[in-house]
Amino acid sequence: MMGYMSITRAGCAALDAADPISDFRDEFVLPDGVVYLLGNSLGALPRRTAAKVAHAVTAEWGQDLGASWNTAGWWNLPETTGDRIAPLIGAGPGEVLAADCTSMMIFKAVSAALALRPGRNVIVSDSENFPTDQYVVQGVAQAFGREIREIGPQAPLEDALGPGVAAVVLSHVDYRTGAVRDMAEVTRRVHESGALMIWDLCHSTGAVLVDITGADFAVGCTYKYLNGGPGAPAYIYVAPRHQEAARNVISGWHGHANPFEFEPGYRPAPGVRRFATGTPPVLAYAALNASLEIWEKVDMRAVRAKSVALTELFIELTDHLGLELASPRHAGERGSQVSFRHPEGYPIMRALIDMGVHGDFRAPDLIRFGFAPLYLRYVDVYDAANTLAEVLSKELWREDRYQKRLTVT
Ligand SMILES: Cc1ncc(COP(=O)(O)O)c(C=O)c1O
Ligand SMILES: Nc1c(O)cccc1C(=O)C[C@H](N)C(=O)O
Repeated sequence: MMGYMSITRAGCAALDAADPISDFRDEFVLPDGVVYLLGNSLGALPRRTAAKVAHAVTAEWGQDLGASWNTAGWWNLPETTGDRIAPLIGAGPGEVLAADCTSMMIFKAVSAALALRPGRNVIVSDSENFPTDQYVVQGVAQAFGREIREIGPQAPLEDALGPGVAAVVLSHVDYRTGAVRDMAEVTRRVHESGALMIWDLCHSTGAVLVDITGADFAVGCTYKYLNGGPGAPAYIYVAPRHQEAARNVISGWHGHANPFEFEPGYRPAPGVRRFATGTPPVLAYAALNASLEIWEKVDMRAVRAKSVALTELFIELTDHLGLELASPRHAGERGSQVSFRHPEGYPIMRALIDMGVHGDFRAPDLIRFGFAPLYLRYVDVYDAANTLAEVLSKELWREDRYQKRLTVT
């Protein structure tokens, strides 16, 4: 830590010049005048995506039509795309299936886990988790007559575990604060109690190092750090040891062992394919696979190292502004985001966005900044910190137009 006054824009430019992964920035479309610190919500558009999607539309759909299910590999997109995501979470081929949205995958994972632990009635859920995780767990509990035991700041994991617990659902990286859980240690404790562990990796994938081996199930989205585009398919990881016994309760024909026999009875496909349900959104996979071409060339250790450096720099540059840091100060406990609490967080974020620094606001009082190492530069961090300082020192957020809440915050 250098002290913010000794950090200069030229110094940040020098860091960019020495950055081993700086070239990846050229892969992305980034509007002029914008510092995009929202890659933890919707990742930037890769340059190659438009052409890849256009090819899927004009050549595959337009010319080859229905033959493309075979000739363009449309039928197998959930597995082929899953296999490309797998290395980013420490998984192997045949362990990840890309489909649906995260919420659907949480439903599939939790209900599969319940069936693997008959006689155990409780699902442990985090009261601070992203709401869709909680809502889906509530839906599963209602549908299958199970009980939810919530953990949160007041109730540590140990207190919640016990012989009645079938499954534990937690996020690896907290969406509000970016706090990272110790995946191996939590998984170990959950297994010791006889329950199964389901991780939500939405804020981890492409942001932090993940070694999912050991866990039972994991889910994640691909539209954040992986740049798959709005509505990009989510994914599910199913540990190889569960793949024969695990059942997909939304047992559609795309997960059938022999779908083109059109049998009246459901028989699950072998392996992770059984977690498919219905027709995949082929054009969305085209966009996701364009970005995964980029991710195939990425060394996640370099991404993590740069992510740590970017968030450290941002904290260093903003520490004197009087904001309350909501993210862990220790980089090892922090994902690729920095959040602050401020009672006027909403208008502050609106003013920032107006000035070209895009982050977001999470009720009741959090402003969040995501740092996507593939396309962010150190000078962007410097500029964003200066803009934040200006918004606060000139109290620009007081303008009336920043008070009105938009639908999506
Ligand atoms: C932790 C977490 N889980 C799930 C989701 C979203 O789920 P879905 O892809 O179903 O919208 C998000 C963000 O949108 C998230 O942050
Ligand atoms: N998935 C999103 C959406 O469908 C609309 C708006 C934002 C999102 C997000 O990804 C939000 C994000 N998961 C969060 O951490 O708040």
